[in-house]
Amino acid sequence: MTSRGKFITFEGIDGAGKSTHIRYCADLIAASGVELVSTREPGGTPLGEKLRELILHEAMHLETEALLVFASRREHIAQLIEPALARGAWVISDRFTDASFAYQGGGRGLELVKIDTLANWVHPELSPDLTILFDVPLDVARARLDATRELDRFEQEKADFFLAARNEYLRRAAAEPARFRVIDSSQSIDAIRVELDAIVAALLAGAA
Ligand SMILES: Nc1ncnc2c1ncn2[C@@H]1O[C@H](COP(=O)(O)OP(=O)(O)O)[C@@H](O)[C@H]1O
Ligand SMILES: Cc1cn([C@H]2C[C@H](O)[C@@H](COP(=O)(O)OP(=O)(O)O)O2)c(=O)[nH]c1=O
Repeated sequence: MTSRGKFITFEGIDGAGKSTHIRYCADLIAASGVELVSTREPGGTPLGEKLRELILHEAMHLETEALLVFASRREHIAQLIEPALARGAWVISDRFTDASFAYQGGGRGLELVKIDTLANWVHPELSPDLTILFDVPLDVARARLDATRELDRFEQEKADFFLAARNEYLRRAAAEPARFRVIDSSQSIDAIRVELDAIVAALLAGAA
């Protein structure tokens, strides 16, 4: 019988370097011969990508925002994540439910108990096997964003928002040390890759 694949999520405030390092980790895992599905949230399915457009660009009530990220997630799990894990593929997702706690909870101030309720409804059984948190001071993240791209509705938020999001990520990492690996993302890309090499090697060894 095929063993279930591993579910790995990447988290961090905008500009922490997730996208940069996901590609690197995806290549390492795929090179080992494991089938790998690389995806993102909000999004990951045709409907989820439409919801992503709304979430990132339309002003809306805070609870509408939370419901939409979980609606996108519900579809993502049903259409892509669960089928992939069940057939033995590994799934890497650029963000998952920790981002809802950090952004809707920490950043926007939605009661965490409401996010817990949605998480328990949408994926009572599913939790990442590993979450890599790219942790970076706000000014470093902001400088990287300003240098590179047009900012969406979240990226235009003020420092307080990102400080609260970062703190919520760190709080969650401290509460679940077995699931999280926290990377100091103010280091150089090469230094971070050395840490990622060790994390991925340990994961692949565990699955062998
Ligand atoms: N460790 C790093 N040192 C310097 N620049 C970085 C580092 N990590 C990422 N960058 C750059 O910062 C920008 C934002 O990175 P990105 O991976 O898109 O962040 P995220 O996906 O977390 O928002 C990109 O231009 C990227 O090349
Ligand atoms: C998954 C998720 C993302 N978000 C936000 C965080 C990000 O600012 C935004 C999009 O994430 P991301 O894909 O990291 O943005 P980019 O492609 O610009 O790097 O969505 C939430 O607010 N809640 C969530 O549950």
